[in-house]
Amino acid sequence: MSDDSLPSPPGARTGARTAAVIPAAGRGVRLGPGAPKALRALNGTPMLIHAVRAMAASRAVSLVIVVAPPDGTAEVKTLLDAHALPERTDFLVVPGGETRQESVRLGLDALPPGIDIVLVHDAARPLVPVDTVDSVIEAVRDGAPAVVPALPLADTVKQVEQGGAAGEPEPVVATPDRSLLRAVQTPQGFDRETLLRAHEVVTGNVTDDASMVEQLGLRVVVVPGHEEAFKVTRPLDLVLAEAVLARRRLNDGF
Ligand SMILES: Nc1ccn([C@@H]2O[C@H](COP(=O)(O)OP(=O)(O)OP(=O)(O)O)[C@@H](O)[C@H]2O)c(=O)n1
Ligand SMILES: C[C@](O)(CO)[C@H](O)COP(=O)(O)O
Repeated sequence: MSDDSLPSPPGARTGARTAAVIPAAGRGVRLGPGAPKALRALNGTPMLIHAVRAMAASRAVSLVIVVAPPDGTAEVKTLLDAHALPERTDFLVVPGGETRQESVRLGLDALPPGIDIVLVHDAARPLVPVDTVDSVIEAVRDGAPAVVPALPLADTVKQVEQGGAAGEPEPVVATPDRSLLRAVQTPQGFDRETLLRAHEVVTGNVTDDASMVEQLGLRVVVVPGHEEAFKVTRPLDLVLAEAVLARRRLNDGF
């Protein structure tokens, strides 16, 4: 993390306290039938616990707020109690809502005073490395109101015309210059007031929190993401996640 004895850039938030909100209330429809996605196991440990550990691994994060499946709050509290987590970090559990956006807002409602920086991190990205978490926090500390980790695209992307008959091929209308595009991950980091205002003001469907800040007309910046911060969305992602964990065990000598 940043050394607080170094000169700070203008607008820097020195001594800022950071909380992480983890939306974990989704069903995981694309993963297929079973328990809510965040409660499914990776190497025998619920995905949510991996995600909580990933946030708590940052020494800058003093509070983690888990937004649980609405009928799973008690189960999530029991899980947090049952797994080893850093003692320096506090944990809260709140019930989630119908959409990711609503779940994040319910998590933000539970923020106590004294928190200046908020991370929003998908439970579905359980393997994000701590260096990525820290670089997002660092960029917010240095004065950016909103920060997203992102990677360049490996595929060429086509824009298509929608609205054709089901099953019909979709006409391509454009091929955007992929060097200008980024695939965005979490944790996304925010100055607290900025994120609260975005969630108050912006309505309508959005797929991430940074786009709400963009709609306020504020600056959102990108820092390098990480391949291991991928989102567990479809069954093949579980295979990849297990492989990443196996490689980590090997590297750690377990
Ligand atoms: N009502 C919702 C919907 C999603 N999420 C969370 O938002 C993150 C990203 O969502 P996604 O990967 O799309 O998860 P699901 O909504 O569970 O997946 P699906 O769309 O396949 O059902 C996940 O950690 C998920 O638990 C949430 O907290 N509340
Ligand atoms: C927030 C996010 O993970 C950034 O890539 C993504 O937008 C979540 O999308 P989902 O459709 O809710 O999985």
